[in-house]
Amino acid sequence: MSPERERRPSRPQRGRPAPRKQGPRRPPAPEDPARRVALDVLHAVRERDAYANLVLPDLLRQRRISGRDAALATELTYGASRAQGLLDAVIEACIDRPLSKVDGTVLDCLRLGAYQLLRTRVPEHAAVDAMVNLARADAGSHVAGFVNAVLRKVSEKDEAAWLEELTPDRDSDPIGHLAMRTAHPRWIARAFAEALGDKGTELQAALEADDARPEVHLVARPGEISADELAAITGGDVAPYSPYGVHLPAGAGDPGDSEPVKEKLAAVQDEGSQLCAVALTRVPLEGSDERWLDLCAGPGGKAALLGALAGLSGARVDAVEQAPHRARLVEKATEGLPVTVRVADGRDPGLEPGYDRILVDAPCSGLGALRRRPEARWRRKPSDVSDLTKLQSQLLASAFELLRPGGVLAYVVCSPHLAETEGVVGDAARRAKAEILDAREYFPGVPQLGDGPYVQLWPHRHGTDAMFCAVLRRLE
Ligand SMILES: C[S@@+](CC[C@H](N)C(=O)[O-])C[C@H]1O[C@@H](n2cnc3c(N)ncnc32)[C@H](O)[C@@H]1O
Repeated sequence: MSPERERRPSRPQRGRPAPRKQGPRRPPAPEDPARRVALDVLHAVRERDAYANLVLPDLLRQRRISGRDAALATELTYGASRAQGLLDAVIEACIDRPLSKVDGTVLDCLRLGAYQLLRTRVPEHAAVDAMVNLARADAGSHVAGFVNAVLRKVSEKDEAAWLEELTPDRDSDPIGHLAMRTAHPRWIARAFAEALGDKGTELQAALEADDARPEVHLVARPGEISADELAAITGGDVAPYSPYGVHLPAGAGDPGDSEPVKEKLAAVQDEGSQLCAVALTRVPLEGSDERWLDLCAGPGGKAALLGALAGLSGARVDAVEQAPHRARLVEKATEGLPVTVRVADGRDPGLEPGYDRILVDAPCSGLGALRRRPEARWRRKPSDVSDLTKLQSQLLASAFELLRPGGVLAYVVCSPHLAETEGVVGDAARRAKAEILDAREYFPGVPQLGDGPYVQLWPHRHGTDAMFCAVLRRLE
C-alpha cells in the first residue's frame, strides 16, 4: 500500500474556496469537457441554489458538447447529485475532520470522483487523475495531494463494501438503513415511512422509485384531441388511469418538439396532476356549476386542464397566481380557454365569493416530485415543511370563504408529508365546517388507494408523482 493510502488525508484549508490566483474561472479544459461541465453544474447548484436540470442543458449547448461527452456529463452530474448523501458519508469516512470543514470546490471534486469510483466503470486512475487536475485548476495546486489521497482511499472499497460499513442495522434502525441504501436524507425517508405506514419493503420500493427517472406524461386537451389519437401521433401509450393521459416511451426526445404539443392540443403533465384536477370536476354538485377557481395556478398545467373541461361544460375558471412571471405562464397555457388569470395573493385575492368548485394546488415541499430534480432531496429542509403548512392552511381558509355552501374544493399538494396533507386538511375542515368526502370515488380505476378518505398517489404504486388530494364540501 502506498504511503498515501496509509495516511489519513488532512484537509487542504478551512472555510471558503481559495481565491483563484489567475483571475476569473478558467475556460473549460478542452481535454475533459464532460467532467468540467459536471463540476461547473455542481458548483452552480451549491453556490447559487441553481437547478441541475436547468443549468446542465444550457452549459452543454453553450459549450457545444454532444454525444458521448454529453452523456457522461449528464450521468456524472445527475448521479452525483442524487447520491450526494452516500458520497458524503464515504468521503467523511476517508478524512479526519467533518465534511463542513472541506472547501466547497474541493468537495465538488471529491463527490464527482467518488461517484465515478463507486457507481461507474470509469477506471480508477482515470477518475482520480481527472478530478485531481480539475481540483488543481479550480482550487490551486495545494489541494491536489489531498484530493488524490481521499479518492485513492475511496477506491479501496466498492459501493457494496462501503454500504456494509456505513449503513445502520436494518432491525434497530430500519429508516436509517433504507435512507443510506437509497441515498435519501433520513428525514425524508421518515416522512415517506409515516405516510406509507411502513418501514420495510414498501418504504424501500418508494425510495427506490424516487431514485428512478420518471416517464414523460402528456395530457390531451379535452375537446381537442383524444388520448388515443395523441398516443398514435406520438408513439406513446394511453395512460392507465387518466382519461386524457399518454405515456411517452423512454428516449422519445423533447416532448416540446412534438406537433400536438406545439399546436397546444397537448401538454406535458404528470398523470397524477391530471387525476387530481379531473377529480375536482367529477364531484356531483347540486345547483349552479358555472364558477370555478384555481387559487394557486402557476405555471398553469391544472388551470389549462380545468379550463378545457370548463369550456365543455359551460363553466368559467378564475386562475389566481401570486408571482407575476408565473401568472404569465398561466396566461400562455390557457390561451383560448375560458380562463381569466389574476395576479393576487390567494389568501386575500379580492374575488367575489360564491364559487362552485375550487382547486387549491398549494405551494408545498415537493417531496412527491423529488425524482424530477436530482439535487432536490438534499436541498429541502424539515423547516421548509413547517413554513409551508402555515401558508397552506391560510390558502385553504381563504378558499372556504370563497366557496358557496354545497360547493366542492380539492386540496392538492405534491407531497406525501403528513403535516402538509392530513394535518392541514383536518384542521381546515374543522374550522370551516366542511365535510371531508371520500376522494377515492373520484379516482375511478386507480388501485391501491388505501382506506381513504384521502388519495395519496405514489411513484412505486401508480407511476405518478406522489400527489395528495383531499376533496371537501362546504356545509354552510
Ligand atoms: C404547486 S404550484 C401550482 C401548480 C399549478 N396548479 C399547475 O398545475 O401548474 C403552487 C403555486 O402557488 C403559487 N403561490 C404561492 N403562494 C401563493 C399565494 N399566496 N397566492 C397565490 N399563489 C401562490 C406559487 O407561485 C406556485 O406557482
